Amino acid sequence: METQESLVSWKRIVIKVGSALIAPNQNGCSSHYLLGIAQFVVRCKAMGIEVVLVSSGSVAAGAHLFNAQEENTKPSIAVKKAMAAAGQMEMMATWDRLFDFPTAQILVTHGDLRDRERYVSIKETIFSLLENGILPILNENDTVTTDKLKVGDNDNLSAMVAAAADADTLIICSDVDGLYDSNPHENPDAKLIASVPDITDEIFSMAGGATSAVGTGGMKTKIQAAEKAVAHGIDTYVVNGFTVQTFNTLLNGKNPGTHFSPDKKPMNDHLHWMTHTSTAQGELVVENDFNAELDGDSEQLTSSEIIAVNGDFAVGDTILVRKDDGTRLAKAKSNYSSCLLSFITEQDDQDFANKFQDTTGPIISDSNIALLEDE
Ligand SMILES: Nc1ncnc2c1ncn2[C@@H]1O[C@H](COP(=O)(O)OP(=O)(O)O)[C@@H](O)[C@H]1O
Ligand SMILES: N[C@@H](CCC(=O)OP(=O)(O)O)C(=O)O
Repeated sequence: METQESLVSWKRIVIKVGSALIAPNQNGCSSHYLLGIAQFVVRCKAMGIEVVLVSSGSVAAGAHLFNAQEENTKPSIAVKKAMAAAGQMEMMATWDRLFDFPTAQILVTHGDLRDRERYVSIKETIFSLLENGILPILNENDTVTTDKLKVGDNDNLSAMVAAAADADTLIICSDVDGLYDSNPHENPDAKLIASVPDITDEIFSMAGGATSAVGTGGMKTKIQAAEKAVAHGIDTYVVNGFTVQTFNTLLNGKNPGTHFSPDKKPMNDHLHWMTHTSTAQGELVVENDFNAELDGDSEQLTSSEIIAVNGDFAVGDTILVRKDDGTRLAKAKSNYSSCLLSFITEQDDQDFANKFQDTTGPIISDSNIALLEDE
């Protein structure tokens, strides 16, 4: 492919496409809006920019295959999963037809992303596809998810993917021009917010849920996604995917919607994963006057300082370290199972507990801790 001159400095971008763009008429997957997005992908690639797609819409694309009764009433979870399974095929076939280079499907759950080994495997697959000129297209694996396993919305998923792919830019294509100071579908006087330098509570308070028949999460999950992405140093845009003008503006180096500025001091990949992708499987509760330095000295944490071990976690799981009063101190990888930690913290003989720890090693390690003191 001939390389074209670029007005943007992007090296690798993630484009998230919302359900309303995939199945605008709720009559199967339509290429109507996807064509403009595909042309944008092609132009980016021609400029030497690597692209990863996160495509919603499997449920919306598959809904028409179910009988009218299912379509008009709120479908059960089992039927929604079946819609996703069928719609995913239609959606991927549509995307694939729009490109003259190969595409690849990656279906993930939060259960995959929060497991470090599987996360690294997903990351390696994305890089390998990009190196070979293949377009990775991701979605949540809706058919196998449960409440415990799912991310639940593709905005947050796209931010996790952008971090995994080490992207510099995340573009969330939706059915509105960007973030407004209130939902524009409910308030005709709502004003577009062009730039968000900091994601504050006030910004969150502007965002409501989805109002369309097919969207999940609305603007709320887009702000959550932006919060995750900017913490990784990723420029984030929420834009209107209905119009090709959006993509021309972006390629001219301008902002057609809402731009969220990346943090000036982004987290490194591992800390970001622990803070924004991994979920704590349990917690260690320490005294309120606990004042040991967890930063750089976390390996000194002893069982005598732990007053409770909550939850059921295994060696290698992420845990939350918090004070008794609820103050969240850190997320960390536990080198002990909850069972073993409970056993040593319950020992009256402190010498035994200390000796045990001397032989078994630190409870948490400096290389696997993310401090939460700024939250
Ligand atoms: N402050 C806001 N600004 C813009 N849109 C908002 C706001 N609050 C709620 N929304 C809703 O968020 C919707 C976009 O999210 P969603 O329906 O989940 O779409 P998508 O499928 O693109 O993820 C808008 O159509 C709108 O109804
Ligand atoms: N994984 C779901 C999409 C969930 C979702 O977040 O939808 P959307 O709000 O349209 O981005 C699907 O493929 O239908």
